Formats: sequence, C-alpha cells, structure tokens
Amino acid sequence: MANLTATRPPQPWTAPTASDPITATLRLPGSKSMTARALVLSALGTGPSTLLRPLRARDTELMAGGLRALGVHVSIADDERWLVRPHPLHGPAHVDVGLAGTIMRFVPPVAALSDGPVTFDGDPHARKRPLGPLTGALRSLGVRIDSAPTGGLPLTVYGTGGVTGGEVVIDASASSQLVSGLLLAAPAFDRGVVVRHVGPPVPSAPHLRMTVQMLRAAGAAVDDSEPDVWTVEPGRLSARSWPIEPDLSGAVPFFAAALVTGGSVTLRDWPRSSAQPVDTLRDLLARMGAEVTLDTDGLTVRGTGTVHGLDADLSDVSELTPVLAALATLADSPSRLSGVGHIRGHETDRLAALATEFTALGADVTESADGLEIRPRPLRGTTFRTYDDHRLAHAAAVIGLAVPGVELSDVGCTSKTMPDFPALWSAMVAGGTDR
Ligand SMILES: O=C(O)C1=C[C@@H](OP(=O)(O)O)[C@@H](O)[C@H](O)C1
Ligand SMILES: C=C(OP(=O)(O)O)C(=O)O
Repeated sequence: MANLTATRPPQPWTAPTASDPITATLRLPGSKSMTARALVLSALGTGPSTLLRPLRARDTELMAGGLRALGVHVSIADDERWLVRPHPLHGPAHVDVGLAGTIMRFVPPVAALSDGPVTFDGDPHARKRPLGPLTGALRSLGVRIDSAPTGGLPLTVYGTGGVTGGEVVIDASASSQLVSGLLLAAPAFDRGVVVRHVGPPVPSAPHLRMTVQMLRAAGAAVDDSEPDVWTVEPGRLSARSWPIEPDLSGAVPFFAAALVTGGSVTLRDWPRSSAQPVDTLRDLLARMGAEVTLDTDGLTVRGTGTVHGLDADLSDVSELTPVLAALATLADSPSRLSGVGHIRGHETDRLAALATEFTALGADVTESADGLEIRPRPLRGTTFRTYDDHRLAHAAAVIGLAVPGVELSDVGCTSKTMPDFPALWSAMVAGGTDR
C-alpha cells in the first residue's frame, strides 16, 4: 500500500550492485499520467467508468482521494480494475495534492465546477512548484481563488456550480500540466475553452498529446492543429473503460540496467500503439548503445555493457532526465543534456540535485540554466540524497549497479509512482524476476 502521508520516516537503502549481466522480464505498473487523466475524465463522465490495470501509488491514490473529496465515487479496492462513478461535485472539501503535479494542476479546474469552497495543499515542497499560471488562467475565466502570493499552494477554489469558460492566455513554459489541467475539465465548462500559450516553449509535448488523445477517446471535440493553441468544445464526456498502459517512465531505470550491465530487460504487455513517447525513448537508448525491439514478448532493451555519452534536448521527455543523466555518468564519453530548465520545478530542483549528488560520487558535472554537462570519471560509493524525488532514487539505483556502496538517503520516495520499486529492483538484480 502506498504511503499517503508526507511525514513517513526516511528509508535508507543500499543500492544493489550487479555482478553479472541482468536478464529480466518484468511486468510493471500502469502509467501515472494515463491513470491521472483517466480518473479525471471518468469523474466528469456521464456514467460509471473503469480503469484497467491502473497505477496504484501515492500520486494516483491521492488523485482518487481528491476526487472522492469532491463527491465522486471512486473505488480502488481491486488492483486490476478501479471504478469511478460521477456524482455532482460539491464543496466544502479539502484536496491533499501530496507532491503530485498532476493533482495540483488537474484538480483545481474540476473543483471550480463544484458548488462550494475547495482547499488544496500538499507536501512542503509542493508549495514551491509552479502553479501561478493556472490559477491566473482560472481567475481570468471568472473563477474566484485565494492563493499564496505566487498563485500557488495553499489555495482555495470557490466553486459556484459551473465555469463559463472561453478564451484564456497562459505561459505554460514551467509545465505542460498547466495546459493539460485546463483542457481536461474544459468539456464541462459552459463555453469550453480556448487555451493560448504565450512564452518560452511548453515542455513535455507528448504529455499534451496524451491529454488530447484521451479527451478525444472520451468523446470531446479538441482542436490542436495550431501550435500553442488548444480548443476544447463544451460537451458530455462518455463513460468508458480505460486500459492503462505500463508506465514507460517508470520502466526506464529497469531498461537502463540492461545498458549498464550488458544484459537484456523486457517489459511485458507493451501495446502496439502507445500514448507514451516510446519512439523518442528508443532513439535515446539506441544512441546510448542499446538495441531496442518490440515484439510479442514486449518491449526489450539489450545493452553491450558499454554506454555511450548523449548530446540531446530532452524537453519532450524531461522526466527521464535523472535516469539518462545517471547513465551518462557511466558512459564512455561526455554528455550534454539540454532543454530541461523547467525540471528545476519538479519534485525538487532536479538539475541542482543531480549535479550535487553526482559530484559527490566523483563525476565531473556542470549545471547550466537548462541542463547538465556530464564528463564521466571513476565513481565511488557514498550517500546519495534523494530529495523526496522518486526519479533521483531511480538514478542512484542505476549508478549503484556499477558502483558499490551507493547509499540512498531514502528509497521510500519511490512510493510516489512505484511503491514496489525497491523489491522489484532487488529481485531484478538478484535474478529473481520472471524470466
Ligand atoms: O501530464 C503529465 O502527466 C506529466 C507531464 C510532465 O510534466 P512537465 O510538463 O511539468 O514536465 C511530466 O514531467 C510529468 O511527470 C507528468
Ligand atoms: C515530474 C514528475 O511528476 P509530477 O507529475 O509530480 O510533475 C515526475 O514524475 O517525474
């Protein structure tokens, strides 16, 4: 069961070292991003919907809890099948966002449709994550919101039973989720919404495509044909069953294990056509020395044991930065990862945290405004602080495969998206997974 409190004690963990090439076939949990969207779209649907093989983790349990607080019936008792029964949205209510960007950006627009005040707060660091552009956009659509001076948490959305909607301008350069949140609730706005982004590029384009794709799958009329403009018509969202794909981002540290050890890792149940950026990942891993294949067994990554450095703009797949950067510390040439300045606003300032922790291990790292330059050096095991960031923990685990004595300050933070990470990882390294 995922940890639902912000006050859980740290769980120190020594990353296991691999003495042999890792060969594993894994079944991994569902996509966090798809689970979050399916929950929100189902909550706004015309009847009961189901999520098949959703992700059970802190972020998605808190999402379910937030929607439940608004009156939606959400049953998550069955791991394979969550049930969502829409119900008129009501306040007063309180939503604990934890440290989840998806909750703090997707639920306030839903709360604006409720009939009373809805308060939002989360972990201490959640208050530092960018939210002002979303609260500003909602305010300009006529929603009354009290917030911190930054426009962020803690905040109160005063629902009045409906949102007029219409045109809104937003600078979403800090997070694609600022746009996704507006779009997901927009079919329920009286006039729908036209969101126009103005500012530096919006990161994570594949996540915006996933939002549009899932809205359309629920019957919404969405126009994204003009760059940086999204139009969602008002309309009813159909009830449906949502098959949730395995989480590609959560799979990346496991794939990285194949590269580091010269082994082979297969992710089972990978769909033929995916809402996640699998082609981009294939290309990046291939450039780092992997062979990636998709067949009836699943998605397989094979390594040679030699990892190549990477020069890449990661803005489309920014959440992969920590693990790709970890691979870069073990590579045979320098790497330059760019286009990810906004990940300073993720679970922690990821660029600063990665630079600090990799340097402590002995790597030669330069942090720039929008990325990292990494020149591999012989590494030594030491404490690796994880900053409550699941993907920092993944990065440390990857390095630990090759470097004995990498001691994570807390592996419990992986409960955000994969509560079983330490057990799955240790079993994979020990060779105890389904082969
Ligand atoms: O919409 C989503 O599900 C996500 C969008 C991305 O956010 P950013 O655009 O803030 O990077 C991604 O990094 C995050 O992990 C999940
Ligand atoms: C950035 C991430 O999460 P969030 O959805 O909280 O923004 C992430 O999972 O890497």
